Amino acid sequence: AMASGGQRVVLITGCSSGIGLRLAVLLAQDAKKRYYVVATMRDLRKKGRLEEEAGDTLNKTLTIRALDVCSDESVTQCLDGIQDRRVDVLINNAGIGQIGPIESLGMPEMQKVFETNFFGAVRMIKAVLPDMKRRKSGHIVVMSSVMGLQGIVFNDIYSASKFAMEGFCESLAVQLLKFNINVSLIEPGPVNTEFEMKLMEEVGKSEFPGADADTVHYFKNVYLPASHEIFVTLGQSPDTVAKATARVIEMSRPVFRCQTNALYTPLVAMKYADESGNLSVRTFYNLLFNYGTLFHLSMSALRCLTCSCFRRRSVYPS
Ligand SMILES: NC(=O)C1=CN([C@@H]2O[C@H](COP(=O)(O)OP(=O)(O)OC[C@H]3O[C@@H](n4cnc5c(N)ncnc54)[C@H](OP(=O)(O)O)[C@@H]3O)[C@@H](O)[C@H]2O)C=CC1
Ligand SMILES: CC1=C(/C=C/C(C)=C/C=C/C(C)=C/C=O)C(C)(C)CCC1
Repeated sequence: AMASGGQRVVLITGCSSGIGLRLAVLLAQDAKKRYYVVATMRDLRKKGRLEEEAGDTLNKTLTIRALDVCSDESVTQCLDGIQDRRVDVLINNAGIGQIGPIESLGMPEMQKVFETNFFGAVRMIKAVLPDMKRRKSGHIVVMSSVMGLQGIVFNDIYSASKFAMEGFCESLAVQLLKFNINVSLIEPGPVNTEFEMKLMEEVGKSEFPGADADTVHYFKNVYLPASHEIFVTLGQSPDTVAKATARVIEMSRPVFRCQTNALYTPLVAMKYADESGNLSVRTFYNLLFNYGTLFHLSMSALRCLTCSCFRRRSVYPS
C-alpha cells in the first residue's frame, strides 16, 4: 500500500496506545480518504491493538512501521522506507511522563524524559525538514501539554521538557513560515490514557531515596489524590484530543497553539494577568494545599467560569 495522488502523508510517533493510536485510526478512517497514515511505534510487538482498531483501513490508508524517536538509525530507517521520504504532516506524539520529588529522581531518568519528549521531537523535525523546505510545504504538529505553558507541582522535569518544546517551536515557526511550513502545538490537560497508569506504576516502585519525610508526605498524601481526582473529573478522552488535532491539521491556516481543555485556559492565563508571577504560584499553592473544601470549591468555580453553557450565553446572547 502507498499514498495515492492528493493524499497527505501523515507520520505519527508513539502509536502503540493513547492519543497517537486514536489519532492514527481517526485520520485513516477519514471519509474523504485525505490521509495516508504512517503509524509508528518503537516496539512492533505492541501493534495488536492498533491493528484491531484500524480494522479495514490497515494496509490501505494506514501502515504500521517501527520508529524509536530516541534513535538516529531507527528514524533514518523509517523515513527511508517511505516513498520519496515524503512526509506532509509530522505529528510528534511520543512522550513519557515523570512525577515525584526531584531529590529522589536520578539524573539518567530525568535525561530520559528530555531525550524522549524534547530531543526525540527535535530529531524527527530535523529529519523531515530538508524535504519539507524543498517542497515548500508541510505541517509539524507537536503534542505539547498545558504543562508546556504552566508548571504543575511534582511534575518539574516533565513540565520543563514541554516548556522546552514550546520555546523550540516558537523560535522555529517564524523561520519555517518563510518556507510555507506550519507549526502547531496541541496543549491538552489530563487525558485518560496509559499515561497516568505508567506514572503510578513508577511511583509504586519507588521508596523516594534522598527525599525528606515531609516532601514524600506532600507528594503521596496531598498531590497524588488531588491529581487523581483531576484525571477522573477533568480528564479528556484520547478521542477528544485526536479530534482537536485532526481539526488543526485540516485548517488552511493552522493555529500555532490549541488548548483542548477550556477548563485549563484560566489557570494558564493567570501568569499573563499578573506579571510578578505571584498570582500563579499562590493560586496553585492554595489549590493544592487547601485541598478539601477549598479545592473542590475552586475546581467547581473554574468549571462554572468555563463551562460551555456560560460561554454559549455570553458569546451568543439569545
Ligand atoms: N495523558 C495525558 O494526560 C497527557 C499527555 N500528553 C502528551 O501526549 C502524548 C501521548 O501520550 P498519551 O497517549 O497520553 O500516553 P501513552 O503512554 O498512552 O502513549 C505514549 C506513546 O509514546 C510512546 N513512546 C514512548 N517513548 C517512545 C520512544 N522513545 N519512541 C517512540 N515512541 C515512544 C509509547 O510507546 P511504548 O508503548 O513503546 O512505551 C506510547 O505509544 C505525550 O507526548 C504526552 O506527553 C499531553 C497532555 C496530557
Ligand atoms: C490543576 C491542579 C492540579 C493538577 C493538575 C494536573 C494533575 C494536571 C495534569 C496534566 C497532565 C497530566 C498533563 C500532561 O501533559 C493540582 C496540582 C492537583 C492541584 C492544583 C490544580
